[in-house]
Amino acid sequence: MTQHDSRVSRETRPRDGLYDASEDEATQRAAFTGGDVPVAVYGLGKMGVPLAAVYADVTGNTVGVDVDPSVVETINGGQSPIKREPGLPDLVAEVVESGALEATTDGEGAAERAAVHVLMVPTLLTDDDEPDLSIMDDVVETVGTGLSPGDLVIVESTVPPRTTVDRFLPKLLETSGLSDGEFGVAACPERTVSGQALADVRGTHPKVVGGIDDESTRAAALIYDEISSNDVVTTTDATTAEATKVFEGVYRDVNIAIANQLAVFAEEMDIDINEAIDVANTQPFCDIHDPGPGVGGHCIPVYPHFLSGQFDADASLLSTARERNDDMAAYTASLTDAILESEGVEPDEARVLLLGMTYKANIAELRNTPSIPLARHLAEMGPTVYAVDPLIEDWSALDTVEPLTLEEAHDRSVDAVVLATPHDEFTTLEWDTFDAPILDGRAAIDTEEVDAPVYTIGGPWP
Ligand SMILES: NC(=O)c1ccc[n+]([C@@H]2O[C@H](COP(=O)([O-])OP(=O)(O)OC[C@H]3O[C@@H](n4cnc5c(N)ncnc54)[C@H](O)[C@@H]3O)[C@@H](O)[C@H]2O)c1
Ligand SMILES: CC(=O)N[C@@H]1[C@@H](OP(=O)(O)OP(=O)(O)OC[C@H]2O[C@@H](n3ccc(=O)[nH]c3=O)[C@H](O)[C@@H]2O)O[C@H](CO)[C@@H](O)[C@@H]1O
Repeated sequence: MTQHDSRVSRETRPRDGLYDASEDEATQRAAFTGGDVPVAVYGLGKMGVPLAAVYADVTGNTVGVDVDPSVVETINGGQSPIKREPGLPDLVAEVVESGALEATTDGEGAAERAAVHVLMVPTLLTDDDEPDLSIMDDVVETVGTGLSPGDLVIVESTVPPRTTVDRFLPKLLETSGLSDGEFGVAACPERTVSGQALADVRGTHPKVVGGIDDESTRAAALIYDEISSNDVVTTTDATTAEATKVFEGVYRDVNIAIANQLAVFAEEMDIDINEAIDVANTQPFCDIHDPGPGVGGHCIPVYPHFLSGQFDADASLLSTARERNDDMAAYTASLTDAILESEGVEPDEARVLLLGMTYKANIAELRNTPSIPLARHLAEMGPTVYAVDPLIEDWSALDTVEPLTLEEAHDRSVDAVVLATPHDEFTTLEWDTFDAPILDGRAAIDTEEVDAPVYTIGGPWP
């Protein structure tokens, strides 16, 4: 029997939490893996589903909460709403079938029953690029209403440093009516990446764990020692744990900005910048990333805003890197324009085929994708823009392009092809059938196999 079989109010629920537990460590571990410590995972998205499935697999007693009834229904039907995640469909089917995982839209009910509360909802930006923590705030409030002494709240979502201690802890104290020290809170940021999320949750990287107090850190470390096969790295406090995740993302954004900055020297230097970067990277202390049409997704372009403007300290390096990366869509369009000019094609009469609209290869996510501004800049220059992306079903956000299937694209006459996102479906393309120059935005094409001119960002200028 799981705890979901009976609704037990928090007044009557036995104290089953790990925070400040009186049992010895072995007994606590056995209670966690034996299903005596009910878990609730809030947010069943790209990262929440693999996380909830692994929690269920380890504990046998996990409830997943989502506001979207279709997500809940899909999971309770034994299916994963998240596609293209190796191993996830089988694991979801298995843990739902065994009763280890159940999904619900009833957040308050789940909060009442759970002793470990794992928050995995999105952290977004407002239209003014300010951190938008409104979804987190709602969930923290829900968790607070069901919090009992001994419970542990785990913040897996990426948040601006100091959020757990300055924003979530006071809200939890207020909504729960409990006192400081009666429950634990820890920041344990998710380091997963789409396409390998299950493996990542299970321990591709060391797990970072930092509590608001030593007991929170201890309890969270015990949990992740069971969830992850990798090391658990404990930090001095929750803020340090939050900061590590934001720093990882900021490092990537600034590093890509360096690559993009160098790429725009290509025309004047008259060298292949990519070759120079590759050779520079043979020095072990040099790890310049790859230039491209921009940086998308809801992580890397978002996290710099979790620092810039949130503290008094000057963060102009981060803002400049953001601008550099955002400018790459316009730069890629100008490169396309130069290619058309070199072919003697008037922009107004040109037809450009754009391949790949999502932010990253093989990931069905349009958020912050550079392909949208790229398509807009291309259209503003004059050409008709055709676009192909086998991962997209809903094209309503892409009004500057004419969507085509790959088959239809082959039948169109085009003046240039721009590869923005190299999905697997494109790797077997007969590039020469387009009979047009190609701008390979991600340096993904084997040029040995193609007769048509192939240009890259940072490569020799047309
Ligand atoms: N996607 C990644 O590659 C990745 C990797 C590491 C960390 N993160 C971080 O993980 C967090 C979640 O990202 P994601 O990619 O899983 O998001 P997502 O957009 O894929 O999914 C979020 C889910 O939360 C649900 N939700 C929204 N409001 C809710 C509420 N009030 N209560 C319960 N559920 C609610 C949505 O319906 C959706 O199913 C973010 O903070 C992100 O920065 C993401
Ligand atoms: C290092 C890493 O894996 N970090 C991950 C990142 O995952 P992600 O899914 O956002 O993917 P990235 O690979 O970082 O790409 C982002 C964008 O940058 C473009 N890009 C990339 C490399 C490059 O050299 N030049 C580029 O231009 C790329 O095309 C895309 O648009 O954030 C997650 C959430 O926090 C992390 O958990 C996760 O670790």
